[in-house]
Amino acid sequence: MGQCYGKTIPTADNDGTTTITVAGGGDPPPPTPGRSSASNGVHSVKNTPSRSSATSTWPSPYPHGGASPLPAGVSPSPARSTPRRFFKRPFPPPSPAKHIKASLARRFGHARPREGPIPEDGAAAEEPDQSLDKNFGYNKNFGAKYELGKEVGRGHFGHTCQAKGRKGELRDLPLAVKIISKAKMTTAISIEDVRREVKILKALSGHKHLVRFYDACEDANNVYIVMELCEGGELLDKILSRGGRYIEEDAKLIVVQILSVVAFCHLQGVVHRDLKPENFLFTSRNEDADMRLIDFGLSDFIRPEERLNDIVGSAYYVAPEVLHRSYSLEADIWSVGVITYILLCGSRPFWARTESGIFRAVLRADPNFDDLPWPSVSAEAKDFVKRLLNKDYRKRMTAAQALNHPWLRSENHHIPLDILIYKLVKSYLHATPFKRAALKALSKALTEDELSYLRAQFRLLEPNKDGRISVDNFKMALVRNTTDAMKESRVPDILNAMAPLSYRKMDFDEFCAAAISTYQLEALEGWEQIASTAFEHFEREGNRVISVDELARELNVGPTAHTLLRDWIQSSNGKLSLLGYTKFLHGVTLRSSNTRQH
Ligand SMILES: Nc1ncnc2c1ncn2[C@@H]1O[C@H](COP(=O)(O)OP(=O)(O)OP(=O)(O)O)[C@@H](O)[C@H]1O
Ligand SMILES: [Ca+2]
Ligand SMILES: [Ca+2]
Repeated sequence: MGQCYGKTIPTADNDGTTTITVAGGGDPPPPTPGRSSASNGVHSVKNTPSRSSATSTWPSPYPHGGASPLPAGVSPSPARSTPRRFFKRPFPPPSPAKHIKASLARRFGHARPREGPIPEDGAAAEEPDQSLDKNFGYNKNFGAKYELGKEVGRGHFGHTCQAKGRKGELRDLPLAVKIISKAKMTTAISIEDVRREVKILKALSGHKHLVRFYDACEDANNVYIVMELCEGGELLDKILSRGGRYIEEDAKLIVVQILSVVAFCHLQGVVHRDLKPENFLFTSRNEDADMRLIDFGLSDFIRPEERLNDIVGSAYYVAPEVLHRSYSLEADIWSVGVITYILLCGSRPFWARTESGIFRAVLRADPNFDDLPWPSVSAEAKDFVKRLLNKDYRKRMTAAQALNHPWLRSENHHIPLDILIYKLVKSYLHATPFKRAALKALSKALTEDELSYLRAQFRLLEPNKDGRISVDNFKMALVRNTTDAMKESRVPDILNAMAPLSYRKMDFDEFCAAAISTYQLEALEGWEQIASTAFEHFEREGNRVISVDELARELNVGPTAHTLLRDWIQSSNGKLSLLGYTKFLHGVTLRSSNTRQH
């Protein structure tokens, strides 16, 4: 690696990496012009030579199914056979996958297509525009303030060099500077992407496990992101240097750090979208060095109720719902699940030779927990990973919940405030009295594990002397955690929808009923037991005679659902049966044509 200079550098595509065509099945894509790299409907996947050589020798455990599992718009690459996996091989090389950008989103001149159908052909990518304003408003005196040293890393969009401050507070401090070439910013979107990367990094800087941001500069050729230098290398290299995997106790220390920074990002309404071992760096070479999350190049602000639809990320780590183009914060949690799986066993949970094969595995295959070393891994660790790699994002744990999971629970780390609590309490406040009674019964059947998380969250809301909370407690808890990012992602908007709590207070018992997710509980091994215990409570305290019509109204479904609902009511007494109770808690998902017309 050479010396860094503050001038235009060769593009990543000229640095000896190969680009594989993964969608469209046609010719390879043209060189990617910038960070919004996918063009012409092709998602580009870069494969660095040093990391690619062994990939082809790594067979996949997932024989191809028949029909393509890929969502519309994600065309498979030419199929290749992927024979059985060998488990005893060393950990394979790093993800060759780079960013799988939905090129379609790009062509409209904005970064995120929020609504409307997504065109599926690959034509009409955004043309480079000579009149683009590449002025960011950052400091222009980079050379006077910093002295660049040798290159320490290189990515798809920029290269990173060591640097030293020449004056002021940063004088002689070891720094890292990510240099992003303006020549590669060929579209308004790619410029916006850089602006957002800086904005997010700046807003979130300060968390213990997030790389510290110092400055952003620019000149005619480049944008320079000045940050703390992490001298300990990437988590990926550490995994490799440890022979491919971590012992459980060490893995826990890594996963706690990852979850703590992810929980922080999520509370701020920022989804990282590129969590992988390459994007966690150690601050030093010391064995007990802390990790920092870097590379917010694909990150975005997300409002509490919003779903994103651009396909972004790295193939091995991408969540199923991202491939289905409707996702939120839970997509990051899936990636943490993939990282944890790798840490514990040294293999990737979803592997194939081709990117389409990986996507198929992500969408359909269950990760292997039978082969070595899994029999010697603790039951808690396995349960933990399974609860992150649930294909149904509603059933996945949040980062705050994961930190409270028995595998990780300890006195040593703090449980952060969970925005999921806000979302669930909001829904509870708008639910019908019958639904609330059903949830109250459910909350009576919770296990100690679930209660421990709820107690931690209730404590963070700092209940009043009478042990109760009101909307002000929710407000103050957000205020205590607020950064500029939260304003941008409009997280506090959720408080408006909690207005019913302005007029009354909630005790811990009611909070439990309000803050539980039936979906998450259904994913537990003990769900049937929980449901039947809850039903006993419901029979005593909430179950009442209900007609099919009334039940349909409760569920906001139309007459076509009546036949279905009839089976939920006991003929003996006209009340909900156990089946009806669990179904009612879950809510019915019927096609829109079945929903009641107002
Ligand atoms: N603060 C830092 N300290 C030390 N090295 C760093 C730092 N930031 C980045 N690097 C190195 O530079 C590499 C590229 O940085 P980064 O991942 O931000 O770039 P990118 O172009 O967005 O990459 P990608 O292709 O993964 O999107 C990192 O993988 C890492 O090795
Ligand atoms: Ca990176
Ligand atoms: Ca990046």
